[in-house]
Amino acid sequence: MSYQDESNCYVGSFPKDFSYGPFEQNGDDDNTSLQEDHKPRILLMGLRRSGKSSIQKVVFHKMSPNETLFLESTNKIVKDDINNSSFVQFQIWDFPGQIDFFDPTFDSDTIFGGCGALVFVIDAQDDYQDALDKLQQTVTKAYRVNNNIKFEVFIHKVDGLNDDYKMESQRDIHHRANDDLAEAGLEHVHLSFHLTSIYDHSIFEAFSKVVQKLIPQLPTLENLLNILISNSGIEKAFLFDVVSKIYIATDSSPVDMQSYELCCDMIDVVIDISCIYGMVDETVEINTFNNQSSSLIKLNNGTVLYLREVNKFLALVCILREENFQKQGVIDYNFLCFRDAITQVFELRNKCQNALSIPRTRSDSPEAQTNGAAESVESTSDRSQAQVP
Ligand SMILES: Nc1nc2c(ncn2[C@@H]2O[C@H](COP(=O)(O)OP(=O)(O)OP(=O)(O)O)[C@@H](O)[C@H]2O)c(=O)[nH]1
Repeated sequence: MSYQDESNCYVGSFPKDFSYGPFEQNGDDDNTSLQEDHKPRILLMGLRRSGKSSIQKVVFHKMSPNETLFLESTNKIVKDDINNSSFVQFQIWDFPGQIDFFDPTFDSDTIFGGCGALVFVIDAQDDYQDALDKLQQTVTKAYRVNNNIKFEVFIHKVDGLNDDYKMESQRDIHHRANDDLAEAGLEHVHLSFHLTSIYDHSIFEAFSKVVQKLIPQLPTLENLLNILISNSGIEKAFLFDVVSKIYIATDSSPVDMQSYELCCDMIDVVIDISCIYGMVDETVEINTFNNQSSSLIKLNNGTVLYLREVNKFLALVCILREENFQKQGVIDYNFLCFRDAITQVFELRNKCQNALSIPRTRSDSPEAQTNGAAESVESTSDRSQAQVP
C-alpha cells in the first residue's frame, strides 16, 4: 500500500493515527515544544538529490520507494518528530543539499550541539568526489562543536550497482573518507559505513543500527533477549518498532539480512491481516495490533517464525527450529517474563524522564522565564535556524 496524504487514509498497513504524528514538522512551527527540542537528534546531510528525504519518508512515513521520484528538493531544514511510547524517541532533521556552513546565519553550535547522530548520505551512483569533500567539511565542523556525535555514512542507491562494484565503492569511499579526516587532523574520529537502498531492507537495517546507538537502555534490552533465547531454544530474536520496522535490539548472535527480511515481512503480514480482518470497534480505538496479537508461520525449511506483541509499538519476532517450538508453553511463559522486564525498563525510563522534565517545566513558568534566559535563548535560536538561506 502506498502513502497518500489525505485524511482517513492508511499509512502503509497502519491507520494514520498509528503513525508517529504529523507527517512533517516545519522548523518554523511555534508549537514546537522545548521538550521536543531536547530529544536526541539525527541529522540527515549530504549533497542535493543524494536521497535524504526519500530515506526519511520511506523509513518513517511508509512512503513507497517509487513515490520518492516525485519528491521536491528540500530548501529548508525539515524537522520530523519521531515519538512513540517505545524506546524510539528522537527528531530527524532533514537538511537541504545546498547548505553552506560558512554562511553566518548557520548556527552550528545549536545544530550540532544537541545532535546524537549525523547521517551523511552519498549517492553511490554518481561521482562521489564532491560528496567526500562535503563529508570532510561536515565532520570537521560538527566534531568541533560536539565530539559525542556518532558519524554514519550511508553509501546510498546501491540498488543500481552490481556486487563487485558495490564492494569496490565501499572500499574506495571508506579509504578516501578516512584519509580526508586524517588530513584534517581527525584520524581518531570513527565513521561507520552502511550500504543502503530504499528499494530493499538495507535502509531499515542501517537505520536500526543508527537508532540503537541512541538508546541508552540497549545493553539491558540485549541482555534480556539473550536470556530469553537461551532459555527458550530460540535461534534469533528481534525487538521491532512495528511502525518503522527498525529493530531496536536483538540478541548478541550475528544478524543475517535474510532473517531480518523475513521478520520484517512477518510484521507486514500481521499488521495487514489485523487491519483488514481485525475486530474494529470505532467507538473505542482503531488499533487492531494489541496485546492479543501473535502469529506463527512455519517455513518449509523446518524453522518457525513466531511474533508476539510486547506493547502498542513493539513486537518480538523470533526464529526457531520447529522441534523447539513443541515446548510452546515454556516459550510463552518466558515471553511473559520478558514482557514484564521490558515494562519495568519502560517505567524506569519514564521515571527518569519525568524527573528530568520537572525543572524544565518549572523554567516554563512566567516568573522562571524572566530568569531562565539561557533556556529561552536556546529555544529561540533553535527556531531561527530552521531556515536555511
Ligand atoms: N535508485 C535509487 N534512487 C533513490 C534512492 N533513494 C532516493 N532515490 C532517488 O533519488 C532522488 C532524490 O531523492 P531526494 O530524497 O529528493 O534527495 P534529497 O537528498 O532529499 O535532495 P535535496 O532535497 O535536493 O537535498 C529521487 O528521485 C529518489 O527517488 C535509492 O535508494 N535508489
